[in-house]
Amino acid sequence: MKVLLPYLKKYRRDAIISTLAVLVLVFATLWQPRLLQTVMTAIMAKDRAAVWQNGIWLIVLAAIGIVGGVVNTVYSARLALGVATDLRADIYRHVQSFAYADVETFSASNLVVRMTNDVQQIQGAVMAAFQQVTRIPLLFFGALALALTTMPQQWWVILAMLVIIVLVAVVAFRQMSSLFGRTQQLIENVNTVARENLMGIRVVKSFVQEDNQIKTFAKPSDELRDVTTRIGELFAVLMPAFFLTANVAIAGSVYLVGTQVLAHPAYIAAVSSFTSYLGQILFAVINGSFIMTFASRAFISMGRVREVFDHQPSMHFVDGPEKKVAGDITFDHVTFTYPGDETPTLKDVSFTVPAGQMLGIVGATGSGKTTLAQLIARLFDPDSGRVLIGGVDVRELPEATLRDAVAFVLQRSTLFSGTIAQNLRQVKKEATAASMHRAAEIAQAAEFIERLPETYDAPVEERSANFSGGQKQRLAITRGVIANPEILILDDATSALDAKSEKLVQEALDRDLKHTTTVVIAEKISSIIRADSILVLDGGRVVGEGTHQELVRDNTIYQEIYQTQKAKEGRLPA
Ligand SMILES: Nc1ncnc2c1ncn2[C@@H]1O[C@H](COP(=O)(O)OP(=O)(O)OP(=O)(O)O)[C@@H](O)[C@H]1O
Repeated sequence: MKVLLPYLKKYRRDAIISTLAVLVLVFATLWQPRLLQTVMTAIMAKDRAAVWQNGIWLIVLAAIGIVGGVVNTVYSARLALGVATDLRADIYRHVQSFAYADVETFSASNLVVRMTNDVQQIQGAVMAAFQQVTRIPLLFFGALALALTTMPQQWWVILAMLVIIVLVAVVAFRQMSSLFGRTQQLIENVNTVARENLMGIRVVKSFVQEDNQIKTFAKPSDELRDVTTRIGELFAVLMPAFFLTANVAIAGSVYLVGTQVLAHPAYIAAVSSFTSYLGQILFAVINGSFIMTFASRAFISMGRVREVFDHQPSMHFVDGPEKKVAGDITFDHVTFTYPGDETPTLKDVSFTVPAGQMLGIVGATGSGKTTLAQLIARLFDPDSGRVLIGGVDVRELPEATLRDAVAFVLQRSTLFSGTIAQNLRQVKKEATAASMHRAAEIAQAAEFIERLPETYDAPVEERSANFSGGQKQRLAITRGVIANPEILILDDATSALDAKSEKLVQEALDRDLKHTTTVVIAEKISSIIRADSILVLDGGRVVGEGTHQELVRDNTIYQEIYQTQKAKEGRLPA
């Protein structure tokens, strides 16, 4: 609840109006049966003037009640919507401050569910709270008091009705709460299966996995149907049970009054008011039970949102003016362990790359190549040792300086939906047509971009689905080079390019980004053969460093990789 208070404070005005409207609504609701009783008494006394006067008041009161209800609904909705919007924006902002490792701790899809589904639950609960939390106790105790003052001798009818209704409500809503919890879990499961299937639709189609996928989807989906049906069945029994109890109580009161009406004619008017109050008590109990079920779900969501806010970014950047750094890279006895892992992924790694040179990194899969590159971009901090750029420890660089200095192009880089130009301007705000063309030329992307009718304003669809694998990689390289970074990391970033295009990209990088230090991680030796220096990684350790010629001569692991690829491709130079 504490998590919501600051948000509620901002909408104090809406909260006050909505609460005042509830007071008006409750007053109108409670007073109507009393006025009806007065009208009936006047009818029996044949007092026309009193019938008219009280009848008009009855209509006015009903109208006031309607206005109160509408105002309360409108302001509760505004308040809930405002709180949800601010909350979602703040979660999003807080998540933006997370380090890469923090996002991994939660997982991206889990954070999305917290920002959407959980916030929606909270929105619903805030609205319900401002509609019902004041209304229910006021209505319950008000109706109870008025029912008792109207016909005090019938107290035991009220008590019997309450005992039965509360018992039924407790039993039914207990069951429903656990079923609602299960529904939430199953909705998540259905979403996960559907998302995985649709995102991997190519694999599904190419391995003819449709039938298996349908079966996998059917399991949570069928269970969701069963649980929802069970909730429906409980409701189907619950509502008639409530109304039956109330109607039996009403019928009982009418019968009892009927036996005494000759002695007490005023009972006829009183009984109509009494039965209305019984209805209001019933309404309060049912709504109270609903609110409690609703609140228990919302409390779970609030807890999940709170977890996000309580999670402090595991990495901080120093403040300071943005400055230029030189492009030389030094790893000084760096050891790194992924959060939650026992053994280090990088062990005592040391090397230096002078500015403007090209470093190749090779090694078996899982040997730590990507991890090493991630430390240059400071996606993680080492356990011990230092990573220096331009002679400065990356932990001492302001974030903007580091992001400007290092461009990281991945094998599967994400392009954002929008246009090509928008993607490029995310890296270089003031990118001109000429600078976009130059970057695209380096990445061998200009040729296909400039053939598109909208050229650089061509749309990029969600997950860049309207481009081929090779085109996506060229666009990602274009984005990587557009701001002339001091350091360019290409992590398997040319794997989808044919040998000729890859060679053209490398030549363009050599020619046009002479001062940029390039770190190339590649499966293929041909991609790094011209590097000024090559690191050979094995099990997180540097087991070789030198030029291609030196490593072919002296390094057994490099020789093995080289010989295997040579045998396969038969065209690698010696
Ligand atoms: N985010 C992560 N959390 C925990 N362990 C990880 C994470 N990323 C990678 N690893 C582990 O660290 C080791 C090195 O992974 P890394 O991706 O650096 O290897 P790589 O040499 O780049 O492999 P590949 O050539 O297959 O891309 C692997 O054992 C991997 O399972």
